[in-house]
Amino acid sequence: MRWNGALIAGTLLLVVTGVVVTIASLTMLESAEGLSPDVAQPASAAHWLGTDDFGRDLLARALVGAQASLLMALAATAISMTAGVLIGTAIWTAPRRIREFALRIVEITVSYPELLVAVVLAAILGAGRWQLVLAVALANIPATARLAANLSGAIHQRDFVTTARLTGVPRRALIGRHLLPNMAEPLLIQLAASFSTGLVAMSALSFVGLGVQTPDYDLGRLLADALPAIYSRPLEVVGPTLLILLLSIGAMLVGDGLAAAADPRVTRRAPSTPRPPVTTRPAREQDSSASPATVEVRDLVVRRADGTPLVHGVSFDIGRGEILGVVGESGSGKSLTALSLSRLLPEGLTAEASRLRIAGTDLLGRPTRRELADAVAMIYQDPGTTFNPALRMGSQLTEVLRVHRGKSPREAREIITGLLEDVHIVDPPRLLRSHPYELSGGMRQRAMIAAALAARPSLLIADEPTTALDVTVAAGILRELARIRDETDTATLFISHDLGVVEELCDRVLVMKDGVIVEELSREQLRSGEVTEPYTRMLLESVPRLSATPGVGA
Ligand SMILES: Nc1ncnc2c1ncn2[C@@H]1O[C@H](COP(=O)(O)OP(=O)(O)OP(=O)(O)O)[C@@H](O)[C@H]1O
Repeated sequence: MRWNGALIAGTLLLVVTGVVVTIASLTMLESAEGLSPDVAQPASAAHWLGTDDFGRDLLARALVGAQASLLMALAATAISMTAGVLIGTAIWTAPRRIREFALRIVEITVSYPELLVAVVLAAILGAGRWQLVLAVALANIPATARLAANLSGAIHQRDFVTTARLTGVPRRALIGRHLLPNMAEPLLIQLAASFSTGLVAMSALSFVGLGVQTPDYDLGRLLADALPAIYSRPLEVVGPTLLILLLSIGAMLVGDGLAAAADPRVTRRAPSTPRPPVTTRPAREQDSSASPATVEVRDLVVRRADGTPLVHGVSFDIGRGEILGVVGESGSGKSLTALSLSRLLPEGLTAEASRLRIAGTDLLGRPTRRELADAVAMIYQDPGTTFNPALRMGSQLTEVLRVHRGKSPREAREIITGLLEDVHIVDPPRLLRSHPYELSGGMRQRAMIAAALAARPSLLIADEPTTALDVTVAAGILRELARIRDETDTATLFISHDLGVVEELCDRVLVMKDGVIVEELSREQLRSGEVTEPYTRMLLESVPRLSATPGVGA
């Protein structure tokens, strides 16, 4: 973690104030609470802020009261953060109907101002320290729960969570490793805000008589006691007011500082991409036995919840070691077809088929997570979202080997190091030590391929794996996919908009339009332009070719 100005200032403010009020509550209790004959004294060297009508030192009372306020605000923050984060993350692991209902409830509760809710709760619970803590904590829970729910909802869509779900990472680990670390930054800001608003709310409630009651006191109670003498002894409000300000400003500065320090994107720069060596590794042993297709899809239909079909009964096979391209304009059903094979269709969509098999795994049955991980692995479009930014690459890349193969961390590292060398990463140990943001897009995509191959899947789905990369880096990734085809018997489903790339890489191509396969072509047919469908011809003609635009400037 890197220190920054706000973090240093906020920590100093909180630590110094915290230490001072703790020492004061240990050493100045007698002057704060004991009666003395020096009643209603003005400020002096002995009593810096003077004394009250009972001869008690006002500075000592402010400091001791601040400790009570500090502890109560900490307790309320701990309760509201724990409950809010638990509710917010649990919502996203609940079935859809329960989640929708819970989200609506959170939305409704959040629409009431926190202070108003705290006032009502304090009135219901009755006066007293713990009632006050509970009232403020409960009033803060909806805001934290909504934030946690929104954050986990967004993270749930990310590719690394999809990968973790595909590889069968248990729900608790999913929350602990993938959701919470990626919510840290906004949650830290929320924590600081909860503390700060909680402190102010408690002081306000005590001030109006709904919180701490005499003879107990906190900063709010002290302000209320000072009010009747505000004109004769104005200094009496100075201590409590200053301490409320110091503690709440300190908390906000710490929150901002932590958020800035936790955000890797503002503090690190990606190193340049190392050039891959030109040597290739020897081919892996191949199983040359004749066998049926690795992937068999018959009459696959994907529907919306209302029954509207989005993919209309497509059928195809992919042979061992074959790369099957799927092309078609946006919305033609390419991704939904692929997601049906990994059983990762978005919520609300359902798939039916008369046959859906990957290397002996029947996807129409109920394959276990492990069977699914053995059957299929995915490479996504955007290497920027493929990995969990909060974890080192080593921990993520070895996950499937540790979770599914029961490998020790050391064995898993050795295997993944070999696979990283296979995909031409020059310094695998360094990559394993890095965080994703320290790597270039090309390195992350190579690492993704290595991770996908770690499960030795029968089918590799590459959904536009080069779209987010520049041309030379993309060419390297395509060479890796061709090498996998040549050296292993993994079948590949390669989705792309780019017919030029498909023509180079794929053995066969399916052309999709409006959820239907309109044409199937061999690579040779595609190259020679031997197409029958006007739609395919249109796609071919829309491939930008420099030679087709004479006279157009760069
Ligand atoms: N979660 C969803 N709910 C409802 N409709 C969806 C959902 N996901 C996709 N669709 C619709 O299904 C159709 C096919 O989508 P799909 O993502 O498979 O297209 P695609 O060919 O992969 O497009 P792209 O190349 O843009 O990714 C589109 O009309 C899309 O709007």
